[in-house]
Amino acid sequence: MSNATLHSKVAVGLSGGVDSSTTAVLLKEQGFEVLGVTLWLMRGKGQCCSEGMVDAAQLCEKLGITHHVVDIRDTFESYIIDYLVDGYQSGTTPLPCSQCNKAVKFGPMLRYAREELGADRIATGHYARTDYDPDQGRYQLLRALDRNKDQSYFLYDLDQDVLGAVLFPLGEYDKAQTREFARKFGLHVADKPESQDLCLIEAHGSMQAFLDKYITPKAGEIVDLDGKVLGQHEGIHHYTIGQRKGIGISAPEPLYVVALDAMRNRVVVATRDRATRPSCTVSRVNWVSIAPPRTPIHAEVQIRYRSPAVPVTIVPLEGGNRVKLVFDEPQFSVTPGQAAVWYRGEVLLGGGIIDRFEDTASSSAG
Ligand SMILES: Nc1ncnc2c1ncn2[C@@H]1O[C@H](COP(=O)(O)OP(=O)(O)OP(=O)(O)O)[C@@H](O)[C@H]1O
Repeated sequence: MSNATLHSKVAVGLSGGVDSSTTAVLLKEQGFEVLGVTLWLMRGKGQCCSEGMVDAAQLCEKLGITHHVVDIRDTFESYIIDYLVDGYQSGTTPLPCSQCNKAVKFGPMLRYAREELGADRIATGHYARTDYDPDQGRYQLLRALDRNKDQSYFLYDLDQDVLGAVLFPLGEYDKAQTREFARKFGLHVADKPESQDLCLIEAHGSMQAFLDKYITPKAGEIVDLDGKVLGQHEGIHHYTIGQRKGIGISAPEPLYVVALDAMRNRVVVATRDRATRPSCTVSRVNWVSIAPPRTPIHAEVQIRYRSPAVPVTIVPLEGGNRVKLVFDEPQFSVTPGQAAVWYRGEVLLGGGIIDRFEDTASSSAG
């Protein structure tokens, strides 16, 4: 760490968990003037809501730092709740986290840090790393050293302004080391259980329980690729592409959800061999570590948070922020609404939202 960064101000996003608490302690140890900021995201009780705020306040008291709570519930509601409800109703499976990071967490937090706290840096407990590439003149986003905890996938939509201002101290550590630090510093949250990947699930019990509050179930048909009716469903928002369990149809071979047809209120199922896709298009693309290419490039893509990165050719489409992904091998469970994020080695090049897939099995695209 250079002397220039000593004593500079950093606003640390505190959710009350072990990761963000340890982040605050580590930065304080490194000589930063640390300020705690908790974004009040959701109404109700729970770790993501009021309980998290109490844990964060306790930490700030222990560290002798100020704690600032920013009531951002309306922003969360309009960017995330509405986004999810609209997405599920139109037959996609939206990923809320990257949208939340961009529009609800990092953007507003950096603005608040600069304008209200006079801090030019923010930090979070995400497992990811950043770097500056002088050749490209861009900040890069890199995978965390702990590949198992790596959260860069959720951060692909951050812009250069944010990437230049953010610190991810945990990107260099694994989770066991983080807990060890937390214990060493005597943090009461050191052994707090891992939170769910999706905070809404934590708050509502399941995605279905959350959606049922907002979407009136509308029964419809479950069909095969030829349109033959195999059964009934109680609302397409209860299904996601790639799903096998809970379809409720007995067949000689396991059936998977391969498309959600919102127009006809149908769930389309097929056997696994007919559920792979050779390509898809991606919109709202954000190029992170490199400038938007003009010609196709080869990279590795992740089409879900927990899927492996697979080889792909990325073909820029007209208009700048859309691409076509042509997989080296057809992929299973390509899901409109989820993020596709492409990497070269540990460097995250860019990402966007899957909007359509090309169908190997039938002529209807998703
Ligand atoms: N409500 C919030 N207010 C401020 N910062 C937040 C909030 N929620 C999350 N963050 C920041 O984003 C990081 C990653 O959030 P995520 O929801 O993935 O939690 P996590 O990995 O369980 O972290 P933690 O253990 O700190 O809760 C957190 O470590 C924290 O720095």
